[in-house]
Amino acid sequence: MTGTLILVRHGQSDWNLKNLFTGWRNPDLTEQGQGEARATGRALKGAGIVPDLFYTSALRRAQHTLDLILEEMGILNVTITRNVALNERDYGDLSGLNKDDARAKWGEEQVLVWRRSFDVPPPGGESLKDTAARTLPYYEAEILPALKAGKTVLVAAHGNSLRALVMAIEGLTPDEILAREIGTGEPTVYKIGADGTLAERVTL
Ligand SMILES: O=C(O)[C@@H](CO)OP(=O)(O)O
Repeated sequence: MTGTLILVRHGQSDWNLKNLFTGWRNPDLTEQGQGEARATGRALKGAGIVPDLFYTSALRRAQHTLDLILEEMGILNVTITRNVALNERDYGDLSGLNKDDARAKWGEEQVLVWRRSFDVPPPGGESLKDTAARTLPYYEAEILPALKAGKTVLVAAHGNSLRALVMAIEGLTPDEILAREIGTGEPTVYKIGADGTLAERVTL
């Protein structure tokens, strides 16, 4: 028996559109972002996926994404679990700054290190390693047991909290995760075996 894990990054947010470091700040989805979330809902429905359990972060853009997916899938009256463990990486002092302005100030390379290195945190914020240190234990305690029992679990979260999960599930190295990007509204679907390891990545 395999479980199914669907990881969805939130749709485009106001701050994605404005090219601002977002982290734990709380912008909502743009109209385009709402459309991306709805399209993912339709794709999941079209693939015949029927989730049993629903998780999201404590941030509006991910919660709104999940709500729109559920609306498109015609799923009503379910319990949604929201937890800060699934929040975006905290961008610390960079939060609210324009990414191009940051590149102009600190240089392309330094900003890339802050954005995509595994263990170098942005000033006052979390590295991907720090993010994984809260996201992974939550996944292992709350989500993995359901997957091992064959359930289908839908998680709507964020670029970097999901990259932390993808790294662990796919067994990627720090170098490999550096190059891994997840687009806004993009779903990643895995079959997880009864032993809790990745059985298959499914293309919708
Ligand atoms: O600003 C952020 O919180 C994230 C996701 O939008 O940005 P980045 O892709 O640079 O990690």
